[in-house]
Amino acid sequence: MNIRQTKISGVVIVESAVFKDHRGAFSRLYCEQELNEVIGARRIVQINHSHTNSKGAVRGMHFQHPPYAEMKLIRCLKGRVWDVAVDLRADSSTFLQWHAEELSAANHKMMVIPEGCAHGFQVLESESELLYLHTAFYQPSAETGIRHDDPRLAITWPLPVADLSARDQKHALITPDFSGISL
Ligand SMILES: Cc1cn([C@H]2C[C@H](O)[C@@H](COP(=O)(O)OP(=O)(O)O[C@H]3O[C@H](C)C(=O)[C@H](O)[C@H]3O)O2)c(=O)[nH]c1=O
Repeated sequence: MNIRQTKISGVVIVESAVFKDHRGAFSRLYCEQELNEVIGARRIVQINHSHTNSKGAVRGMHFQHPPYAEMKLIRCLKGRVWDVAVDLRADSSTFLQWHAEELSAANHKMMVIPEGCAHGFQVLESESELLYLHTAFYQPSAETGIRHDDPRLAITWPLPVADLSARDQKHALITPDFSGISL
């Protein structure tokens, strides 16, 4: 598994070797040993799966506040998505910056999003499916979100945005005095 850094510390792209033959393809999705430099002493405690129907749909931008802050490892199992991480860490040199990566069933890439970053994605092909590996349990009281279209972030979305949940439509805009998340 090849680990590629991004401009945001802790946001990395894991590229897995894909073994293809006449039957199809095989690739490793997760390996505690190969990802030790990324995962450290964290444990995967919850694995989620989403299926999104419509091209252009956006889910996010979500994160959990400490002490339930989590690392997420995101892999596309079907279709293609524009996966986005936003740095909300108070002490980060890339505070409020974002990184996006195209994840697809075909490219086998996984995006790792560390604690203190928000996560969201846009579906680039209908009927896309994502797998999420989490290092903290879902804690509704600690989970919140920021707007996918917050002008302070200016996230680029490849397609016209569609199909937002009622909750994702109502996230608050980042205020000028927002100093970030302290982990
Ligand atoms: C995360 C989670 C959610 N839920 C329930 C809560 C809602 O009733 C329902 C859907 O949750 P939500 O609308 O928050 O799901 P998405 O908007 O698809 O959020 C997902 O996509 C964005 C991009 C993410 O980063 C989140 O981690 C991921 O949950 O599942 C659970 O029961 N357990 C869970 O672990």
